[in-house]
Amino acid sequence: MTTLLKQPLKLALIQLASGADKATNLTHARTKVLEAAKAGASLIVLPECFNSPYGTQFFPKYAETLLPSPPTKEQSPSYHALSSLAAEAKSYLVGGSIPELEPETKKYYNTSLVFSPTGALIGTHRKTHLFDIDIPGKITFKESEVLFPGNKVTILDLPEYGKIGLAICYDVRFPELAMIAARKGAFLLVYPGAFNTTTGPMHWSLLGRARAVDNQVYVAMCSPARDMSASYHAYGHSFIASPNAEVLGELEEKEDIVYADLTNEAIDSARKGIPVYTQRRFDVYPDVSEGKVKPED
Ligand SMILES: NC(=O)CCC(=O)C(=O)O
Repeated sequence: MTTLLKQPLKLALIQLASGADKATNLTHARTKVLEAAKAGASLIVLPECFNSPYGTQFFPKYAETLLPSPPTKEQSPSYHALSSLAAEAKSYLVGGSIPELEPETKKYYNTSLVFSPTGALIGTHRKTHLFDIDIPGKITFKESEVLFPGNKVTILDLPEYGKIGLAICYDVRFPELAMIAARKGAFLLVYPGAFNTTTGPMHWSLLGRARAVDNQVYVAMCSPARDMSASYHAYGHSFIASPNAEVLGELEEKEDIVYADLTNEAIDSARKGIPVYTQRRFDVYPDVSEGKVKPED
């Protein structure tokens, strides 16, 4: 039996309703994270740009400085709020993402911060694939007008549980990141995301379930709640997929929390039933996880 997940884990995804006021968003996130912790979640996930509106026009205004680490409270109120909150909740906390300003290069990134149950920063991921799309008459979006991409595959170790892969939203369209994390032993792939009402119905569930079935691991897709008064209409529909790509729980558009109990048995049983893990033909094609990848922090 492969042990990827050392003990059962309750996962919570918070489909947060955020507005324009960062301080209010942080206070509101605290309420919802504590609610999830009270319900027994030991890994809690917030959505992409959880404390600001999502849009290129907003990134510079809401950006925080994270380096050198740890930042001061003035440099990054979100870093300190998330760290205290993880400690208060006594849970691992994937702090969705925030716009980051790198002070030396003056470059902006879309960055996720992950904290341990003691409030220690255990990892960061800068969105690796920027959301640049153009579907005429529907949606044109160009993150690269403002943001720079991150340059690494992010795999984090939660010592009591095992490894998770972390990426952000549009990153889910690139199966290599998921494959590398899974082949390096992740039991779960986490994607804070903010799909929209055009691409959400087409691909949100399909992509999350595809990453699950490709890799026979759990997948978590965590969106903001939909706000029709905002300039960007998030799809919502946060969900958790099993290693067999079944949807274990899915939300609608409004603010809510979805939970699932993750077990190693579910991964093991998916892999025993359909043993693609032992049937791959690395004599025919290369194993991308053995290629040249930048290591985790
Ligand atoms: N925030 C994002 O990266 C959005 C990605 C998205 O909507 C997509 O279709 O991909």
